[in-house]
Amino acid sequence: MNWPHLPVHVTLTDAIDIVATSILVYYLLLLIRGTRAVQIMLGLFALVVILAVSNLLHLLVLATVMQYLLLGTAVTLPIIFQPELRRGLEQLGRGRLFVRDRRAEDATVAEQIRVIAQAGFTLATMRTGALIVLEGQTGLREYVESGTMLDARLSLDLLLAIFNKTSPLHDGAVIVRDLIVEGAACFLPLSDNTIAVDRHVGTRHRAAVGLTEQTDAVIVVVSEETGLVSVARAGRLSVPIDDEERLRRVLAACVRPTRRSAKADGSPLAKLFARPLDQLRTRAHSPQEQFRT
Ligand SMILES: Nc1ncnc2c1ncn2[C@@H]1O[C@H](COP(=O)(O)OP(=O)(O)OP(=O)(O)O)[C@@H](O)[C@H]1O
Repeated sequence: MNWPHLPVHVTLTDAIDIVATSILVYYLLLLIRGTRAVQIMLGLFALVVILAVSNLLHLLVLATVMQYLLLGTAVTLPIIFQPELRRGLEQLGRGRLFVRDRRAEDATVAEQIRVIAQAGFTLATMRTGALIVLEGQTGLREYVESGTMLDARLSLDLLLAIFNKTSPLHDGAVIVRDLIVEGAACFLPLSDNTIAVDRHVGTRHRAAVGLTEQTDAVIVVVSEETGLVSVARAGRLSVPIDDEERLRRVLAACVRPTRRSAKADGSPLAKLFARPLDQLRTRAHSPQEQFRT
C-alpha cells in the first residue's frame, strides 16, 4: 500500500517529544480533573469551535468578534486559574506533580477527618454552630481571603477555640487543607437553590450548599439551633449524621469516593444525600428525633 502523505522520517527525538507532550497533557488534565477549570476549558473549546466554523463559512464579523473574545479570555486565564496554577507549581516545586506519596496523603486525610469529626460532635454537644470546609482539588484562596488567614496546624482545641461563641473568629467558616487551617471567619457564597433558600433553612446551611455547588469541597455543618451535624457536597446537604464514627466514614467516602460510592444512584452515599433539606427541616422541628436516622 502506498502512503504518500505520511512523514517517513520519524526520529527518536520526535517519539520522545510526542510521549513527553502526552504525559504533560495527561498530568495537566489530572490536575484540573473535578475542578471548575474543566467547565472553563469546555467553554473555551466551544469558543474555538465557533471561531473555526465562522472562519470556514467566511463569517467575517463573527470570526473577528470570536478572535477578540478568545484573546481577552486568554489574557484573563492566569487570573481565573490562579489557585490551580499556584497549587500545580507548588507541587512541581516539591516534586509531587508526577510522584505522589499515596501513603502519606492517606494518613493526612485520615487524621484530618478524625479531628474534624471529633470537633463536629463536640461542638454539636455544646450547641455551638460551625462550618468546617475540607478543601478538595479546587483552590479556595478567594474564600480564605474573605476571612482571617491563619495557616495553623489543625487540632481539636484550635477548632473549639475558633467556634467558641466568644471568639472573634467564630462567625463564618473554617477552611482546612492538608491538616492546615488556612483561614477562619470565611464568607461562603449562598446557594440559589430553590429548596435551599426555603425560609426554614438558615444561612449557615445555605452557605455550605452554595460553596459545594461551585467547588469540590466537602463541608461539615453543625447547627447551633438543633445541634445536628450534616455534610454538604456537590450542592447537596446530607441527612443529619448520628455519631462521630459514621461522620468519619461519610467524610472518607466523600473525600475519596470509590467507584461504587461515586455512582449517582443506589450507593449508601447517594441515599444519604437524597432529599436532604426536607429531612433536616423535619428534624429541626422535632428535637426528640434529632439523633435518629
Ligand atoms: N455566607 C456565609 N458564610 C459563612 N458563614 C455564614 C454565612 N452565612 C451565615 N453564616 C454563619 O451562620 C450563622 C447564622 O446561621 P443561621 O442561624 O442564619 O443559619 P442556620 O442554617 O439556621 O444555622 P443554625 O442551625 O446553626 O442556626 C452566622 O452567624 C455565620 O456564622
